[in-house]
Amino acid sequence: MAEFTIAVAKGRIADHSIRLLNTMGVTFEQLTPSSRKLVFYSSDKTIRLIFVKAIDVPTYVEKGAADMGIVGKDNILESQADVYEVLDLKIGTCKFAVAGKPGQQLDAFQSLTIATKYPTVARNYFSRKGKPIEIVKLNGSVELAPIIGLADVIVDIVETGNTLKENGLVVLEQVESISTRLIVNKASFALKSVAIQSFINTFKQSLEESTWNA
Ligand SMILES: Nc1ncnc2c1ncn2[C@@H]1O[C@H](COP(=O)(O)OP(=O)(O)OP(=O)(O)O)[C@@H](O)[C@H]1O
Ligand SMILES: O=P(O)(O)OC[C@H]1O[C@H](OP(=O)(O)OP(=O)(O)O)[C@H](O)[C@@H]1O
Repeated sequence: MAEFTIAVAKGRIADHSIRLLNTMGVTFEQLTPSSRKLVFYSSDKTIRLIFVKAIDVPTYVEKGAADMGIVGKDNILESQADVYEVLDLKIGTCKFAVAGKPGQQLDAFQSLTIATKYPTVARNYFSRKGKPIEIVKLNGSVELAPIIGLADVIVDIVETGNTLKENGLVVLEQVESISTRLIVNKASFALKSVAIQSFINTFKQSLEESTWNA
């Protein structure tokens, strides 16, 4: 029986997350790039790994279905999950930004209509600024919204800036930096403290060593 379960976000950061686990000596024999399996056990059977849609990872960890999770800060903020965030893995780096047409003045709008995949992040950001907004929740291709007239601006992830550029949009305001984090369920942190603390320490040491060797 595995000592603990770790939920890893599928998608962009999955391969890099697994490579980091490999670097710290944790390997999963049946894990191949083309596999559709969602549950794996480490070679020494101490760790169960589950692949979860990125936005669901904080929920799995908060509810205790997974003891730990590897997921982007964007999804931690959006889910508002009550979990411990214990390590910054320094991968999947990007940022949240408000973007729109060049020269757009946000102050010129009485109320802004904002298209986003991240309604909670957008609401929190504009509420801190005391700005009334209306949210249009989208699930992708968010950059289309200001072009088509569905929204005034977007709140979205910017990494290289290519998607904005190719669609004639620019960053109007930076909201927050994002990277991949290791999160832990609060009860597991207390109940499985030896196994989890040892995992965190080994992970931390392996990250530090790979930074020094880079
Ligand atoms: N250019 C980027 N766009 C989106 N996420 C990025 C980018 N660069 C790094 N990331 C990080 O990678 C994580 C996973 O991104 P990915 O696109 O695989 O998930 P997702 O947005 O949930 O995908 P989808 O909703 O399309 O299934 C994000 O949560 C974010 O932390
Ligand atoms: O700054 P860039 O490097 O261009 O990356 C940013 C883009 O990548 C993400 O979209 P994704 O590719 O996940 O597609 P989506 O439209 O389905 O969300 C994000 O929502 C931006 O659109």
